[in-house]
Amino acid sequence: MSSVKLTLVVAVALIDTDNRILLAQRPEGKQLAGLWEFPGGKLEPGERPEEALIRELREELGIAVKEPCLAPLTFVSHAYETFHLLMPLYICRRWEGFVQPLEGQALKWVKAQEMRGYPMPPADEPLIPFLVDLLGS
Ligand SMILES: Nc1nc2c([nH]c(=O)n2[C@H]2C[C@H](O)[C@@H](COP(=O)(O)OP(=O)(O)OP(=O)(O)O)O2)c(=O)[nH]1
Repeated sequence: MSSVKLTLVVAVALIDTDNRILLAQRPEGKQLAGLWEFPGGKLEPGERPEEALIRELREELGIAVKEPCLAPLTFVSHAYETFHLLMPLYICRRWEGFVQPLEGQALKWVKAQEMRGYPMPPADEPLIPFLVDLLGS
């Protein structure tokens, strides 16, 4: 049996009224820097996934999301070299406040079809055709 370090990260596809998806660029100095990702992050000890995501969205983007507005969409299971990422992806179309880059990260609203132009972490690659099917162009 192998011994893997399983990392649970919660992420969300925020969708605006034009059916565009919010991508955030990972800052310099971090692992996978410069790549475009879905907002989210790791759970803190004792947190439920939805609670963690609501916290991350408040801290990173300054928006308030209510738990019933987070719907499970799909997940990724990806073997990175040093850990195995398990990442539930939620979808959310409703929030309060305006999206702001509170951590200095670049943000971009993109159509699903345009996602190929924004290099993403390898784990996210399989999500692109899934979102294109779901949201169309
Ligand atoms: N938020 C998010 N993380 C992703 C995506 N795809 C993907 O591989 N990841 C990976 C990158 C990181 O290894 C991890 C997210 O961790 P994080 O952003 O909370 O933490 P971090 O890299 O700053 O790491 P750390 O300083 O807390 O150790 O999940 C994605 O679409 N969104």
